[in-house]
Amino acid sequence: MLFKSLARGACTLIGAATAFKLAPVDVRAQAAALLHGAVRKSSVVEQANMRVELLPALSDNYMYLLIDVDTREAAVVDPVEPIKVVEAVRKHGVKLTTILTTHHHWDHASGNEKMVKLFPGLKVYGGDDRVDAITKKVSHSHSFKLGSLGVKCLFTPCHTTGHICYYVTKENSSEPSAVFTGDTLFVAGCGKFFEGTAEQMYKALIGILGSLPPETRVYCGHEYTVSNLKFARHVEPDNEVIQKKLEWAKEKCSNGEATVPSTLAEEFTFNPFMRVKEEGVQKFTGETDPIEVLRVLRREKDKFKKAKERLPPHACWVWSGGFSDPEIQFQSLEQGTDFLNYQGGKV
Ligand SMILES: C[C@@H](O)C(=O)SC[C@H](NC(=O)CC[C@H](N)C(=O)O)C(=O)NCC(=O)O
Repeated sequence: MLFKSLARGACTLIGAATAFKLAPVDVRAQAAALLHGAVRKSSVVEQANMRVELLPALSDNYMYLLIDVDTREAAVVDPVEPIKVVEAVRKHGVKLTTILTTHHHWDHASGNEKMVKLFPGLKVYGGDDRVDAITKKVSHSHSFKLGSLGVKCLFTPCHTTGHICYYVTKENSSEPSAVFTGDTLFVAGCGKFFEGTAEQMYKALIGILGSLPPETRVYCGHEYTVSNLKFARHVEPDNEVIQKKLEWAKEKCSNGEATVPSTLAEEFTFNPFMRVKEEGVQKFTGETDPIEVLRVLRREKDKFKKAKERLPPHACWVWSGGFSDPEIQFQSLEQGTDFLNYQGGKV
């Protein structure tokens, strides 16, 4: 009798997980948000020349609506949930002309086809032929205008071989510029090296992004700040800036608020991947060459278990033979990806 009820329960859970994976992306996102326990709020960063609306997507992604205030022309970064983009475009009363795709991964580029159908004639920028619906393949330093704003493409391969960050400026403005960093630079972290090397990520983070004006605002692809800062604290336990930022980030996330944007100047104070020349970080890694420091940091972050970060108990209800890590069960559930492909970064 017990075996029968367990088997029935398992079938129910497998059925639920299968139904979840087959559900539309917005349904999966809402379910993931419920599992997460906090509905993430959108927010607007207002400057005289550019307005950026942060649009939370899926369970921990960000899309961005970038608006040129002077001409009301707009671009959207990584529109994985098109319906939310349509709502924001209507709310702001802007003309959407452009998609800026940071990289080809499903959770960033899979909304492009639907967007082009909803907004015929959209220009779709990307640095990789794998980017869905791409119309303009770009490379490093390729620049173009979005209304009166300047957009410069920064080629930052490593997370993927075709990753592009977008640097946005306003000529003769005293206000901060913006950089959309996708899965290359996160607040207090960096992307996994799915398709590149520590040498490439060092060039991306320190050589390219790190050389932008320090006040540049950083808009990244995911809300990972709390887990990134827990690793940063593991690397530099005596760094009080990290401690304070972690408490701030926990408070923000508990209220469903974004921890984005940060600035490049701030990243140099708490992001271990930007602090590879700092003594404390080098001591943690046992290396002094900045690239070797970065290599060890990435390896340690990939192994790092968020000891105190427990997923909501119900988030681990997915039964699936072979999955050992509840976090991975949760990820593959929320992202609808196949665990085996996800592990290999093939998505
Ligand atoms: C395949 C596509 O979904 C991604 O590359 S997502 C970016 C990737 N995220 C993870 O591996 C999940 C991390 C976990 N959920 C967390 O909260 O940290 C990534 O590059 N992560 C960077 C990292 O340091 O984990």
